[in-house]
Amino acid sequence: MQDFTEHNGQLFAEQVSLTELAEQHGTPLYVYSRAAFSRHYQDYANALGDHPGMICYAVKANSNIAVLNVLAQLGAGFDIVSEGELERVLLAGGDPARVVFSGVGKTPAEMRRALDVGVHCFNVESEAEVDVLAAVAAEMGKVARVSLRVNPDVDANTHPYISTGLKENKFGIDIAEAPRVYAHANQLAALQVVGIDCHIGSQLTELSPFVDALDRVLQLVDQLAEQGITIKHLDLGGGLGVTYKDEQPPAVADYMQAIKQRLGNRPLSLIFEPGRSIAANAGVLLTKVEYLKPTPHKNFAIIDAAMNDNIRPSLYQAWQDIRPLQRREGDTQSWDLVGPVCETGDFLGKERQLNLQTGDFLAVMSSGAYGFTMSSNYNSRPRAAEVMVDGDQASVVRARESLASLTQGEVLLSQQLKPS
Ligand SMILES: Cc1ncc(COP(=O)(O)O)c(C=O)c1O
Ligand SMILES: N[C@@H](CCCC[NH3+])C(=O)O
Repeated sequence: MQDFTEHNGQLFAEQVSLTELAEQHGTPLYVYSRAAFSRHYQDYANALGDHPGMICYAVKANSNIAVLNVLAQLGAGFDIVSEGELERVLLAGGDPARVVFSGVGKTPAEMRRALDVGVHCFNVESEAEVDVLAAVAAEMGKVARVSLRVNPDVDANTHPYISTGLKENKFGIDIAEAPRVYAHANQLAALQVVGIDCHIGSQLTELSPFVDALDRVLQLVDQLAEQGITIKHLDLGGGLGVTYKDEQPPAVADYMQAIKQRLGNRPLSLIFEPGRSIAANAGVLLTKVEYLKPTPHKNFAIIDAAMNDNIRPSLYQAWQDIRPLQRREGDTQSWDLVGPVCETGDFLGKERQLNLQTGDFLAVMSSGAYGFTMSSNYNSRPRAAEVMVDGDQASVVRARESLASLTQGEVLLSQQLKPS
């Protein structure tokens, strides 16, 4: 977390005081570090080195256009799961030829747009999708490059909601079925089989599930070769974990090294789809203490950020560090940090030792991934603003939503029902 550091008891994003940002732009406020995004991407690019392949940042982790633009300028590719994400990548100056299109439910309209702009590859997740994509491509007179996303039935040892590579998960094609589906895809003129895709889950903190999955994928590569189908690339998905508290995920270089080593002499290029490991520790969420509410059972600090701003604690019992922007001397107490939303599950942290006063600013650390992108307007709350810091400069990269924008497009039905 070297980009969000404390000097004289004050928290900074690079060289900018977070208290000043909170005062200037209001809270809740997402703050990103350009240096952190760049360094985390560069770690992957350097680890891949001159091995042929691409680092396709998973847009779902943080899809702010300025963030995508920083990565596009560094030469990143992108992993998208919707037409909306594709449009963001294009607006950010991303190269469509470096885009892979994942997701279990691509619509024909989304396929058409992706074929129009010329994405690198579709990661196809079911046999039914193989046929729909072939029909769409044929209708357009195009050939779609495809990988099949295989489900290797490997336990990623992560939270059940973010585990994706088990038989009971909706993702991918059972690896035992894959040879048959590949044979089918391979004889369709509108498809060109180019790769195998595999993503087993998110926030993995061990190498072994990645390696186990890769071993199964490599067996499939060899089996397909016997069937006369040549695989050019492996897309090994994302999933490398980060440190939120005391987790010790493998370093990117070690992870990549372990993978390269297992390829043997197979001439396979490599695609990776990291999201969290690039974005999480490149952002924080700033919030203000609105009310202190000590009770005989618990002390509640009611803050102005809520589950609609960051749903991870409510949804996955995720733990993110919460730190004061300005440290104060004196005794700490245990506080539950809860938002204003009318849900018991609306909390950002529980039982945190802090010395708090009303009006204090706090930072929810490690909020750069799956923070803003999973935020909502629940309780008709406008979504937070986003700011990007670059050295001693800070720019608003998304304005706070206005109350007016929350009702735009809605229709007052009673007017239509009025008797004339
Ligand atoms: C297909 C796919 N690729 C990439 C990612 C990014 O994963 P992570 O943010 O864990 O790196 C995900 C999310 O888990 C995903 O579903
Ligand atoms: N949203 C999840 C990760 C989901 C990964 C998407 N496949 C999280 O915050 O941990």
